[in-house]
Amino acid sequence: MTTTASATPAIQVSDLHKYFGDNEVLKGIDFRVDQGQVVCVIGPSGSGKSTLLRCVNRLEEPTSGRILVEGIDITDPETDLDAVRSRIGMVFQQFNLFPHMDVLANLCVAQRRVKKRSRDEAVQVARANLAKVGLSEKEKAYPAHLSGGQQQRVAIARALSMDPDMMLFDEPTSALDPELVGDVLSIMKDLAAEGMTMMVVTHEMGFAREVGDRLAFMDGGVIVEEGDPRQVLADPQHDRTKAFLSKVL
Ligand SMILES: Nc1ncnc2c1ncn2[C@@H]1O[C@H](COP(=O)(O)OP(=O)(O)OP(=O)(O)O)[C@@H](O)[C@H]1O
Repeated sequence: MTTTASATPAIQVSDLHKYFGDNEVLKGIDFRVDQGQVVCVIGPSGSGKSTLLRCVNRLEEPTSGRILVEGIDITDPETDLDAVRSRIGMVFQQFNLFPHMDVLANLCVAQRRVKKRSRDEAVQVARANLAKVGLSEKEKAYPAHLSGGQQQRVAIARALSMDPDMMLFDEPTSALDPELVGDVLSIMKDLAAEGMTMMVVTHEMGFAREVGDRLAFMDGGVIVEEGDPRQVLADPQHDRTKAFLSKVL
């Protein structure tokens, strides 16, 4: 976690609109994540949080607006999206591990295909990242034999094995039993302490308060309020933020 802003933001979103059919899900979003920052996004179900995050690595195509990732315009059709995506690690609510591969293979496959690493090199990187998430002894296990918390830790290790410049987390603990949430959050906290740039869609207000550099509250496809997480959570300025927080805190 750092408060130092770099000249080129990691992520810069300007006037972003996204429609699904007639449904305008993002209504002119301006949003920024500086290098080394942890920015948390909270808000009610259906407010557009996941869609915003998914637009940032172009899992969704914006309808209009501009998104720069490390200064590169990913809304420009000329941009090599794969090259930009390879700098972004993504962690989903449902882990998205390959069920027919063991843990080590899960961590190696994209390294081999995208990074063109040799098998030995990929295994070495995978093992270092498995150690980081405390799962070295599980390299031969299949996802179905791991707890949800362990699967999510493997998913984080897999993303880290691609040496990303930044990590996007889409409700990474929402599918976990409560007793497993802390393990995943503590790994995310360690990553933040190492200076990883992170955008985190979450319902974990404690994490946002403790680890976040900024907090954005979304409702109805707009960012209603944004600021220091401790300040927003303790003293929200907008009625919609107050109403939401009164239900979840
Ligand atoms: N692929 C899609 N096709 C059509 N509508 C979609 C699609 N993805 C999302 N939506 C709609 O967009 C709106 C915003 O969804 P989104 O998942 O971004 O919200 P969210 O704030 O992340 O909600 P949650 O906290 O429940 O995940 C919802 O009305 C949802 O139904």
